[in-house]
Amino acid sequence: MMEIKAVNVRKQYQKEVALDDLTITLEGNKIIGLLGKNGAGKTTLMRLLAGHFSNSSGQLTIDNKSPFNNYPVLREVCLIMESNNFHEKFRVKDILNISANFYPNWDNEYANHLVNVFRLNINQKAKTLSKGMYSALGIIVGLASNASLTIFDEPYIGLDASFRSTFYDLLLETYQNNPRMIILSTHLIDEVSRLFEEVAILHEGKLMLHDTADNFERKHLILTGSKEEVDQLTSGRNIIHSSSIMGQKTVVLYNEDITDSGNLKVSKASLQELFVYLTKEEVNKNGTTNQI
Ligand SMILES: Nc1ncnc2c1ncn2[C@@H]1O[C@H](COP(=O)(O)OP(=O)(O)OP(=O)(O)O)[C@@H](O)[C@H]1O
Repeated sequence: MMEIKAVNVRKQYQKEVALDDLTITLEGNKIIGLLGKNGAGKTTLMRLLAGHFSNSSGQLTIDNKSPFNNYPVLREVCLIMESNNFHEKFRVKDILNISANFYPNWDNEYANHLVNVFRLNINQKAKTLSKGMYSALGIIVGLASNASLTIFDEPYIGLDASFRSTFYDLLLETYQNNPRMIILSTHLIDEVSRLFEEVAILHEGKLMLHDTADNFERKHLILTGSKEEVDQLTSGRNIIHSSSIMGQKTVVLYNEDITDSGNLKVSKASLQELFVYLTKEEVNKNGTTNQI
């Protein structure tokens, strides 16, 4: 069973610290959502897993082995990014052949089927593909690779809503036929949250929250009401977001039980809304931002 273990992982590019002391364990065959605002460090983590470069410090292992410069491990990892996946001069059929030779569990029949689903011309060169077609090619390689760790980093740039929906259906289908660990990084949380069994949120290079999708749904509460009442009920609690508009205060609590909410309105958020609450920086009147 797949196990990814990151312990105090740091990745620094020249001056930029992309991952800062990241500790997380991901295990088992499941579809995992990797979320975070722009620049949170998601792509960096995924590229470390795919062996594109090594971490600056800490330990990162896949099944107890470091992926960097480790060919046998990397044949089990397929990372599809939003761009730069393939050499521009290659034709679609060459890219499929190269992939077939690289990934030991490659499913050729499925790849051919997917080429038809996304209506690709196998003789076309990668550089002449439209943005959506280029994304489709990445998706085909990711799905047909059957790699024990399949990672998609926003793989649908340029794909229209209908093909994106096809991608989500195919992802579930391939997962059911061939259970493996699939990590999907996305900003279109509403579109895909139903696929996630587990969700990890990165923020400024660190792990902010990691839990099952069910727990994300279950463990949070949104309380709205007068400032005094909200403050009274929530003081000392685990507040993940707080905002006030015209005397009304809204507070989002995580992992807290409130038995008597008095006059407060109690509600729930979607994963996307919860994500926004978790990562939003309130803009102060003086123009600076602060994380609540
Ligand atoms: N090759 C690179 N060279 C220098 N800095 C980089 C490089 N790649 C990423 N960074 C920086 O590292 C930080 C994390 O970037 P990363 O691409 O991992 O974030 P991300 O969560 O994937 O963001 P997005 O959602 O915008 O894709 C950013 O500040 C980014 O500018």
